[in-house]
Amino acid sequence: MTLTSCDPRPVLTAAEMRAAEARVIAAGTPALDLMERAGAATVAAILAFDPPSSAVVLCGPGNNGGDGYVVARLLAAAGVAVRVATSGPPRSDPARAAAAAWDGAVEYFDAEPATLCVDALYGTGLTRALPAPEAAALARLAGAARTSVALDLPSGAASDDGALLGEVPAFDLTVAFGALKPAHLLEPARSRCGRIVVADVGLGPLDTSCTDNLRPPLPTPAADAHKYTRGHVIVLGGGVGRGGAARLSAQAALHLAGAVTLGVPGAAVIENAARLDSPMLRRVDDAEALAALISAARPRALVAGPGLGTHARAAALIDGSLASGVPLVLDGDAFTHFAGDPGRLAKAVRGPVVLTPHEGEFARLFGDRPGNRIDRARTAAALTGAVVVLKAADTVIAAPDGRVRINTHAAPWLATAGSGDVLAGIIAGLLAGGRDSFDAACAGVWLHGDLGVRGGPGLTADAMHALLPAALAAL
Ligand SMILES: NC(=O)C1=CN([C@@H]2O[C@H](COP(=O)(O)OP(=O)(O)OC[C@H]3O[C@@H](n4cnc5c(N)ncnc54)[C@H](O)[C@@H]3O)[C@@H](O)[C@H]2O)[C@@H](O)CC1
Ligand SMILES: Nc1ncnc2c1ncn2[C@@H]1O[C@H](COP(=O)(O)OP(=O)(O)O)[C@@H](O)[C@H]1O
Ligand SMILES: [K+]
Repeated sequence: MTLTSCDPRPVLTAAEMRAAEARVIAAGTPALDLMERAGAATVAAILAFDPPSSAVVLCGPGNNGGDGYVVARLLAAAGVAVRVATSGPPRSDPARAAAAAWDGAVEYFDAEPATLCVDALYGTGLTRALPAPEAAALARLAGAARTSVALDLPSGAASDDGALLGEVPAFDLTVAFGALKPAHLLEPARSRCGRIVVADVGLGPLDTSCTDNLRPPLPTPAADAHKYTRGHVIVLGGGVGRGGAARLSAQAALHLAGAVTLGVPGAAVIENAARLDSPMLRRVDDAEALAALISAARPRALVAGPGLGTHARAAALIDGSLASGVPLVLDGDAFTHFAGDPGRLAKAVRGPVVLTPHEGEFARLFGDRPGNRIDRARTAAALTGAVVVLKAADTVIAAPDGRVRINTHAAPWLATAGSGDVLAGIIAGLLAGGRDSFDAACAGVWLHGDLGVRGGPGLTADAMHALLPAALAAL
């Protein structure tokens, strides 16, 4: 597959990177050529970002260090005063060859600072925290430089899960070789990368089952659309005084679907009638009332969970929603209903289902699972047959067939009460427009993130839905 600038970018684990590299080497490209390409791309990125007058390049023992020797040589050839610092000689053949081609001096980690600090200590091969003298030298030289650049990854960041194995400076620029790694998108490592440039080193076609999450296309209604062909969403709300969450979902869904009905218990009809204009309101006391409403309104998406409660009515409506086979977003209290029993949820899944748990809700439903956020979301999707949106600053969206998208288009202003209810409504609105569940979840997470970027400081969940028309118009 040929990637264009609009295609999602593959995200590869360290093992997948090694396999891709081994394939290219087996097909006849020497490892040193890959290193030369990585070095050349890095120097181009550095000169475009902030041309330095002097540079100190910290080189580690592996191929990341080898890349560093190439960068040192090419920067010097570009007229930069370059020094190399290392704690020992390179240990791999291509790194030894790269080091042999560097004809300048090699210092120890007590080197003087320079305008540019290049971190070529460790990349995907890092297995444990940096030795203390190396970590201290990196912190000192990166801190003193005008610009700090990490080759492939900030040294100390774990490639596959974005954990920090020790103190890691915040870099200005990270040049990722061949493909993004999870650490470029997952916190806390992502925040240490600065600007990220992906350098093509000629690895050929890459596995795209895990990619970053891209801006979706605008969901445009047909010219002859009417409100029901645009799709009808039913949001199930809870009891008196608990209706805010469902109203937030309903209002968000209405910016994407043609019609939205909020289904509430009899006691909460008056409260909700006083708070709603465009969304319709129906009394839904039990599973029979829900089945009747579904058969009359023929909705193309349901939302169950936000503010629904944990009593018998909530349980009946969650089970009834799943049994209907109508595309469904489950959030909030729905995870309490299935707490610790994902197998029961898996058995109940009939149609397209999107689960939108944050970490706490994920643990409530699936228990304590091993692996990073990508692994856990993927396992949960495979286990339940539902699309899983594991929410955070670095939301991971996983499909039952193993596809994963990692979203970084967001802002911390989204961390506000009710924000997740808005997300559930957006995804339901996109489902009602006819997207499949994975596509709706990915597009919904991107759009929701865009509301955080647009809304900025002081954003509240009830202000979010009003930002949707501008976010949609900009797609
Ligand atoms: N995969 C690819 O296609 C390419 C990879 N390249 C580079 O190769 C790198 C991976 O190279 P390597 O696999 O040699 O890995 P690294 O260079 O990241 O480090 C591996 C070496 O460091 C040692 N090590 C690991 N953690 C340590 C610690 N905490 N303290 C002390 N020593 C430690 C290991 O025993 C090994 O000797 C990538 O990050 C990238 O920079 C590039 O050369 C170009 C293409
Ligand atoms: N620091 C952050 N940066 C970006 N997005 C965030 C951050 N914190 C939370 N979010 C997003 O905000 C939403 C919060 O949802 P949730 O925790 O369910 O809130 P609530 O239950 O109050 O509705 C999620 O979509 C999450 O991805
Ligand atoms: K590095």
